[in-house]
Amino acid sequence: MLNAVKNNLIVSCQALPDEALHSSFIMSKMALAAKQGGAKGIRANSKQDIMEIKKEVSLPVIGIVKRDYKDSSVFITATYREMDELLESGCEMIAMDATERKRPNNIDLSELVAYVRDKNPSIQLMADIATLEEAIQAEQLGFDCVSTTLYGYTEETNKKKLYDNDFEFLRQVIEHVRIPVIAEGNVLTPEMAKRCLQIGAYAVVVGGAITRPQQITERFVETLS
Ligand SMILES: CC(=O)N[C@H](C=O)[C@@H](O)[C@H](O)[C@H](O)COP(=O)(O)O
Repeated sequence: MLNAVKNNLIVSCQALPDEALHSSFIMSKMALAAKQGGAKGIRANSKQDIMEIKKEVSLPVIGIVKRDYKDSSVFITATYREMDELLESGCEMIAMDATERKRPNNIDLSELVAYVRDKNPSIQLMADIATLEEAIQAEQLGFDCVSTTLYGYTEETNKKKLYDNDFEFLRQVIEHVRIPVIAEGNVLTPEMAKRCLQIGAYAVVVGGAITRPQQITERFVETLS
């Protein structure tokens, strides 16, 4: 997967149950459109969506399962249950929350990593992080790459945006880890995506700006008002 996406665009095709486009079929068509547009990888949520997408496009897929738990704020591939679903989905890479927050049932991140490695050593692992310390820890735990996915989405980083101060956080992470760093989260324009690669990101994941029409519409409406 990593070889296929180097210096390229990965499109995140996700629509949660409360979104108008929530449908595995629609996500598979989003993935097809992304492929036709030149994307080199797809990021997708749920075993069902991934399997539908795999029927439609040959691109490598980063799989996640979003599920909320009462005893934890971790929601991206939080437990063994989500890991098992992804192991069955056919995705080439699994992304999981690799923040320092407590996981459901107090599951240990390193044990979860060991579990996937044992079940399928050929699947690559992406660490979704929000801080520099988490990126460094992910490298030590043997993740294949880190992604800035959760920057701005944890209590500690609340309201921050990846593009703040000319992608300062992204630059810091790139400076401190040797594994590939993927830019993800609030990359809103082609120019921003290009800037991420210039800075040294290995690849860029773009979601909402391509596949979430409600977000795109909101930006138009806000600008007009
Ligand atoms: C924080 C969180 O839940 N991020 C999710 C992770 O998979 C997705 O909802 C995002 O769409 C994805 O990270 C891409 O980011 P953006 O849509 O901003 O381009």
